[in-house]
Amino acid sequence: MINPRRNGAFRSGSRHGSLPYHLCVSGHNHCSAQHNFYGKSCPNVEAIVRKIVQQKVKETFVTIPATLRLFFHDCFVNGCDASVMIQSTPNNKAEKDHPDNVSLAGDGFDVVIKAKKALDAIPSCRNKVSCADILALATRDVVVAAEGPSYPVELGRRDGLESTAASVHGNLPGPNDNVDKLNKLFAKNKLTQEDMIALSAAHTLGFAHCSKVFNRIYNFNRTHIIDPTLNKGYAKDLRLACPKNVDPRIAINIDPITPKKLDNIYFRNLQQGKGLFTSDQVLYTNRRSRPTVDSWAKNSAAFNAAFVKAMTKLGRVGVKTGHNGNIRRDCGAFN
Ligand code: HEM
Ligand SMILES: [Ca+2]
Ligand SMILES: [Ca+2]
Repeated sequence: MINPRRNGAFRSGSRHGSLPYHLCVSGHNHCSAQHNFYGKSCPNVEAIVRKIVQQKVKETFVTIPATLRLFFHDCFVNGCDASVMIQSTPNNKAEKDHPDNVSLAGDGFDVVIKAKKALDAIPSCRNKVSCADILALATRDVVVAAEGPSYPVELGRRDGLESTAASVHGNLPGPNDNVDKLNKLFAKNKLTQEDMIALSAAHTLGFAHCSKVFNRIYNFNRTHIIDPTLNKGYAKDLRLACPKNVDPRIAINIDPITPKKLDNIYFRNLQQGKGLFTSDQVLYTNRRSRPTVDSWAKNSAAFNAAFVKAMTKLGRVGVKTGHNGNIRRDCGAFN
């Protein structure tokens, strides 16, 4: 028998023989440990996290995109282990201070810290739930708050024991990446092109700083001032919202049509040349990814299913169990 507390529910292989965890399907018996990981120690963990998320979302919408992006940036650097939440110290420049992470909005960190505090106020839950699992649960809850699909969250991640700014380098995609580059980066994390396209639809929500799109609207290349794959009217709107000398703190909606809803409008935008980043628009201009964009643009149920599948796989990236991790007392500092 395995001791789930020690080995973690994510251990590949199990007493069910050689069945690897990634074959785990919600509702099947062999999954009960994963979805019920805190069943004995903290049975109400899901309800408590959900309540804190809902309160915080009511206070500020930014909680939604901030948490979703935080989860992505956590999982792609050292796995889903809350390494992104560690604060820098005089001896260690942590992940969150790498240039690719400095625009992570504080509300994502804050909602995890608040949920952790609420959990720690319950004696049986105190220091039992990892920050990585809290972030995974909060992410599902913000997806639901944005009217996206709900899904069961696998649990049992342990918190990472290191976080360095240097380790971020090369692991997160950039707004000017092409499909090949994106595929490579996602493949490193066992995610397919379909997963990559589904997860990119996170850009159906949230904000971006003007500096991230200046190249597309002011100095694209030698023959075009404006990126020709940009919709003409949308390019005009972007130039108005992002004048050359704009305050660098100004942020614009990534999805110009339904910025507060997690929906497949993202793909319809791409069909019309309204993808904000090059990395969004290339999913439509590249003939290998376009069929997927077209199919999800017209079928929101198919997109939802792909999004849930991809989020579940994202949540499995580099998961730590046993002595590879621990349960942090403070999500922002090592024990
Ligand atoms: C596919 C490659 C991706 C690239 C190149 C990319 C790049 C970016 C950039 C440049 C921003 C704007 C940051 C700023 O200016 O403040 C952003 C925002 C955002 N990204 Fe991505 N991203 C990618 C994939 C993802 C994925 C997979 C997710 C989540 C599953 C995600 C979630 C978000 C969210 C929600 C925001 C808005 C954040 C906010 O409003 O605070 N992104 N992304
Ligand atoms: Ca991490
Ligand atoms: Ca949307």
